[in-house]
Amino acid sequence: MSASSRYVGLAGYTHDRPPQAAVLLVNLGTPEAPTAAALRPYLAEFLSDPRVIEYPRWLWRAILHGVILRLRPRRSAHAYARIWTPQGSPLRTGSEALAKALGAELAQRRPGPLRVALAMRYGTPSVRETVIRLQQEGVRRLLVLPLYPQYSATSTGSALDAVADTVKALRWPPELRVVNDYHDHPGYIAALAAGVEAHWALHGRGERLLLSFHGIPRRYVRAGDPYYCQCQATARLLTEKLGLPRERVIVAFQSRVGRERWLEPYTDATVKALPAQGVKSLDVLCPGFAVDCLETLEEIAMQNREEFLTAGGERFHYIPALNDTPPHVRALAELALTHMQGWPEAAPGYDHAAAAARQIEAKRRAEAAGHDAA
Ligand SMILES: C=CC1=C(C)c2cc3[nH]c(cc4nc(cc5[nH]c(cc1n2)c(C)c5CCC(=O)O)C(CCC(=O)O)=C4C)c(C)c3C=C
Ligand SMILES: [Fe+2]
Ligand SMILES: [Fe+2]
Repeated sequence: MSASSRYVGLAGYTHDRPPQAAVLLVNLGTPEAPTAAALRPYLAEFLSDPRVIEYPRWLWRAILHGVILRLRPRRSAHAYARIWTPQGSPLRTGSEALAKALGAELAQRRPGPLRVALAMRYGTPSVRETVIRLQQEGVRRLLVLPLYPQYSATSTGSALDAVADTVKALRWPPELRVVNDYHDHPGYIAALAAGVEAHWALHGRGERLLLSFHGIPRRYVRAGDPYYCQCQATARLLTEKLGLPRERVIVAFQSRVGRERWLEPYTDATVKALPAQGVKSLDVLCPGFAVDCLETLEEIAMQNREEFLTAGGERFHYIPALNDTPPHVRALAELALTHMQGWPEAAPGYDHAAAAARQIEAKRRAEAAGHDAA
């Protein structure tokens, strides 16, 4: 049987594999190396995404290729070089560790039929290659879980675009479900609180807790993006969970790119202004980043730290992202299982061996009847 050129499909595979469900974690993606040569294709893909940059296409193409891709790769490569490890980019290794830990957690709760895969929105492994591989391995039900607790069209929306584009190319797409956001999930809030409390137990408390979220242009929020509200809700729930008075907690937005107004207050300006207001000791948490990356390790823990100390601050502590810590893994497992309710593979007590045996029997009968794989 020859494959169609238009749609991706695999003849006969449903007979050969026991049915499976999978959780597809999607993170942003990261360059292959901390070099300008590796940054250029990464930034070109990222910044050509119409979900990320909502400008007229012709105008943006001119700015992107005329200015940004000439200057930014070298600057960004320098920043990446400061956080790169022998194993590679922290975003990649952290996301892989999280996927592995979630796989182990789900395997313990539902032995057999649940798998976890990781894809990147930009760069590799792409959403497309990962979904096709899962399908080839027998996955018929797919839960898409973008690693962005707060929904934004620029992050979550774009990850869903990549899934939709992939599904469009499949002859027989898997059954799909999607986690839109988990900004108020009790397990996520509890995991954040546990991380802060563990940090305090080791290092003591700062005078303020700064919650820094990745920024987006204000224009997008005005147009209906719920991101700002979800960040504020996460901050409020975390503040309550920690039992902190509101005045102790500051919400700010980091990583602005370009000249237009983004969500305010800006993290860097806030950090620089605090010492003059009498705040000399600061804890910073970035609740919107599931794993540590350039934006937390370099921008916050290096750049903003230096800025705070230069401005007269005395103690600056960055509290790590949730990464593959057990409370985070448990929260994501609960989130995933809630979203997979009704799928037989996710039901407690599902008998994977029996399902596989049924599959083999179906294949035997199909072959005996002479209608296997046409
Ligand atoms: C220019 C527009 C950008 C928007 C809008 C934006 C939103 C956004 N980003 C994240 C998460 C991450 N962004 C990261 C890096 C990064 N972000 C932008 C630009 C926008 N992001 C750029 C150009 C870069 C690359 C680095 C640089 O050149 O500065 C990362 C880290 C990636 C890594 O490799 O470590 C993450 C994570 C979210 C959640 C978001 C909207 C809510
Ligand atoms: Fe970003
Ligand atoms: Fe940045």
